[in-house]
Amino acid sequence: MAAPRHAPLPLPSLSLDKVSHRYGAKQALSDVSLSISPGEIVCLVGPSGCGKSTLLRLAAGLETIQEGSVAIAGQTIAQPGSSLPPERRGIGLVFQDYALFPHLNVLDNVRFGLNRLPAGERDERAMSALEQVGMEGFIKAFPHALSGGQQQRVALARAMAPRPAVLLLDEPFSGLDTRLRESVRDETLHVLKRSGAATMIVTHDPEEAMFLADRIALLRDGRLVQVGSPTALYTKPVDAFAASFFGEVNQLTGIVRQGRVDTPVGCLTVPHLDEGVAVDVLIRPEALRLTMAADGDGVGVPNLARVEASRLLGRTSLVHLCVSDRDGRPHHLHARAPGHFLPEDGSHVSVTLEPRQAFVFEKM
Ligand SMILES: Nc1ncnc2c1ncn2[C@@H]1O[C@H](COP(=O)(O)OP(=O)(O)OP(=O)(O)O)[C@@H](O)[C@H]1O
Repeated sequence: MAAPRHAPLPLPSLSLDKVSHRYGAKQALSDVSLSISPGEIVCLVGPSGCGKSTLLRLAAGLETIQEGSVAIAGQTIAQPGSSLPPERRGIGLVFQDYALFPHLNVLDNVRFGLNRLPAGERDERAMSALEQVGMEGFIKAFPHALSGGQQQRVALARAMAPRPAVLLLDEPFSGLDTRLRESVRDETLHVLKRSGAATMIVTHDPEEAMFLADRIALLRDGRLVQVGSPTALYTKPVDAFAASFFGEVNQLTGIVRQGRVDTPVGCLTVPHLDEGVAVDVLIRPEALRLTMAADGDGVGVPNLARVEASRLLGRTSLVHLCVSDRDGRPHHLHARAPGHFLPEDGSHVSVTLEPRQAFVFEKM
C-alpha cells in the first residue's frame, strides 16, 4: 500500500546549525542549533554574557562564522570560509539604540533600505510600513524630535519595509522606561505577528520573553539549556537553572526515600530518581496554597507555617512563612496568594503543596 501523502513542512525561515564561536580564549557559543519558522517569534534569553547577542549577530552576518552554518529559507548563507554580507541576507535588524540616521526625516529613514525599488513604490512601501506602526503622521519629523517609543517604532518600520523573511531584534525595548516599554512591546508583538516574518528577539527579561515568544530559547554559558513554549519552560523546566530563571522559587534540599522526597510543606513523588539521591527541591511561591489555621496556635494542623510578614503586591499577596522540617529546623518560604490574603504576622496558616509547580532535580 502506498504511504499516505503529507504536505511538505514549510522550510524554516532561519536555521542556525551547530554554531560555535570564540572571542580569543573566550568560548561564547558552543554547538547551538535553532530554527525559526515563518511567522514565529523566538526569544533568546539568558544571563548577561551567555551569548545571546553573538548568536543574533552571527545570524545577521555582523560576526564572521567560525563553526557551524546559517541558512535562510533552506539556503546556506554562512559557513566557515563563505558568508553572504548582511545587506544581501534579506533580514531586517532592530537594535537597542534604534540606529536611525539623525540627518534623515522619518520617511527617508524608512525609504533608505528600499533603494532597489522604483521611486513611487518606495514611497508606498515606506508609508505602508509607517502605517503599520502608527507613525504615518510623523513623516517629516527628524529622529531627535521623537520620543524613545516613537523612534523604536520608526526603527521597526524601517526593518520591516523591505518585507524581509527574517527579523532580528536585539534588546529592542531596553531603552524605554517601564510604562512605555509595556505598551510599545504590546504594539510590536501585533505588528510582528502581522508581518509573517520569522523573528528572533534578544532580551534579558524573562517576563518580556514570556509575553512575546511563541518559543523561548534559554542560553547559559554559550549553550542552549532548553527550547520550548513559554508554558513548557515555566511548567516543565529541565533543570534548577531553568526553573529559577523564569520567576522566584523557594529552594530546599532533600533525599529520595522510596520514590518520594519529604519537604516541610508536603511530600513529592519522584519515581524517576534513585533511592538515596540528594536533590534540590524548587517550589514556586504560587505552589503554596494557604488556609488560615482554625486555632491561634494551630496545634495538630498538618503542614503548619508561622506567618512572618504579609504584603499586598497589587493582584497578589506575598506571605513570608517560617516552616519546620521533621528535625525541627526552620525554613523561610515565600507563598503567593491570589488577591487580598493578608494573615496577621505571628498567626498560623496551613500549607498545601501544588506538586505541578514544584520541581525536583538531582543535585549536581
Ligand atoms: N567583540 C568581543 N570581543 C571579546 N569578547 C566578546 C566580544 N563580544 C562578546 N564577547 C564576550 O562573549 C560572551 C558573550 O557575549 P554576548 O554579548 O553574546 O552575550 P549576551 O548574552 O548578549 O550578554 P548581554 O546580555 O550582557 O548583552 C561574553 O563573555 C562577552 O564578554
